[in-house]
Amino acid sequence: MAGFESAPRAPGSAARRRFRRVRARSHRVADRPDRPDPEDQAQPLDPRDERLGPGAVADDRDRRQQQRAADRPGDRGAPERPPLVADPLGAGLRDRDRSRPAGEVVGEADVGPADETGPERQREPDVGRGQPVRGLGDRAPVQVDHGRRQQQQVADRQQQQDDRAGAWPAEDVAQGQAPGEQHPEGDLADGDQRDEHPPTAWRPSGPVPSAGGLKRGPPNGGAGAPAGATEGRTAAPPARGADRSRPARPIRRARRGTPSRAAPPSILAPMLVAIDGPVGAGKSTVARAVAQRLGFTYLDTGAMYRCVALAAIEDEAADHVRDVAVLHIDFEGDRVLLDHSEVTEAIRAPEVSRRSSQVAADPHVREALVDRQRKLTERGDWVAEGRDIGTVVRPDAELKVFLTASDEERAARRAAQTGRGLEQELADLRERDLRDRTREASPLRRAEDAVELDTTGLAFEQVVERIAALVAEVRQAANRERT
Ligand SMILES: Nc1ncnc2c1ncn2[C@@H]1O[C@H](COP(=O)(O)OP(=O)(O)OP(=O)(O)O)[C@@H](O)[C@H]1O
Ligand SMILES: Nc1ccn([C@H]2C[C@H](O)[C@@H](COP(=O)(O)O)O2)c(=O)n1
Repeated sequence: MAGFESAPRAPGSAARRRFRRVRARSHRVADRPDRPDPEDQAQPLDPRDERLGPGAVADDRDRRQQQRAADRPGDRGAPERPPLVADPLGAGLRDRDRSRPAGEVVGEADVGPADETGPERQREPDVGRGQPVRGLGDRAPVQVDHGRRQQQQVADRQQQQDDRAGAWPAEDVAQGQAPGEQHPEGDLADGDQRDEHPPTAWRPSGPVPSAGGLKRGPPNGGAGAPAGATEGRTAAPPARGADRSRPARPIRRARRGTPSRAAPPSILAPMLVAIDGPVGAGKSTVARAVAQRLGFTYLDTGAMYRCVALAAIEDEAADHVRDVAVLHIDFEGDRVLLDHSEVTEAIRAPEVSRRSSQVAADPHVREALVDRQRKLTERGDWVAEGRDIGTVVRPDAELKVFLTASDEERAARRAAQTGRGLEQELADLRERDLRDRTREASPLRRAEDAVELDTTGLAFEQVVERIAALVAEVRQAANRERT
């Protein structure tokens, strides 16, 4: 996903010296023997395993390794969740406002004018402890390395799909058929050649990008088969890299003898699922699992703010100030890299959590991150989570979910995750929530057209299930509109 990259600078310049940094917590990536293997990365986090009881997770930084360990066979199963008390989706899907153009800011994103991003801006104190975090606008527009790589992967996949589609006779494509697809009155002459997909309703095309990196997809595409992908027909995988405004290709037939006119072709248009909500509502674990299940790419925007926060803390310790614009943030699978060093665990430290909600209130920090998040998600299928995805980053998202849970439940989840006391977690999350909800720049709020999903008392799997069902519903509605 995201990375900040510096504008070109002269070697040995004062700016370069100024930005030289000391990283206390992080290690060079190449020095990390404990780098998780791709198999581990492919496994969705199971929140139940993070509630394994006292001492299961001693420290915030250990939680991901412990999660991975807990994912291994033979580990303790999940405690039973209380039964569902109410249908959190009672309101169902609301009418979507499709009149808004992509990327339009409908929230309160306060992107300062250019003249506020110069030296004056650099002297402004950070919202939190008076530590300056330089405005991102005082350098050339930031770029995200991983974003470029990922977009390239997306484009490559799209090219492969295009190559396949290129062989399709125009008249078949116009009728929503794969080349040589059988008409109900005729049999296939070369069906074997077309049975390249298993008869599973739907599956992602090869590795599934996640959190910016490639992940293995579920073995059979998971149960989150998009609407319209009926048995015996294999839908074209989500058109990764496709322009969101471009209609996706028609489905390909998977089985000999399946009548193609019995049902109108299902079309899988590129889709963005926006998941917003307060601290500990389950956004990242749920978003990751939904993305993996559907073969979408997962974007953890909170990690980007956390990287900025970590950089600010490090700068404080090293008694220098880095320009946020020269920070380099990368995602490799589930790993987060800051200036090429792994910070996956470091950015989860309580101190960084607190600081991240402070730097996130800086409009200039937001401006650069939001811009990047928009660019990243403009092509392909995404599950993006944060605080302002549905309101500011992508108000045009096809599906918006606002995840909530009671303060007490969220604190309990966090306590199980970190091993810290419930009261401490409760106080911390309330403090962060308050700051996130009351800041001037893009405060946390539910988009009007978001589906609110109260996860109090819901098991993680139920939440994932609900969102996958909503995705299917949205796709069904989109297909109905088209046909
Ligand atoms: N439905 C659920 N039931 C129980 N635990 C859950 C559920 N969803 C998530 N969790 C657990 O709650 C904890 C917090 O979840 P997560 O980190 O995904 O929240 P978040 O909304 O992303 O929080 P933050 O905004 O602070 O990053 C994790 O340990 C996660 O495994
Ligand atoms: N889109 C986003 C994502 C995150 N933030 C802020 C708010 C949080 O306090 C902080 C860390 O996020 P988390 O990893 O806990 O989801 O970053 C935001 O303002 N906008």
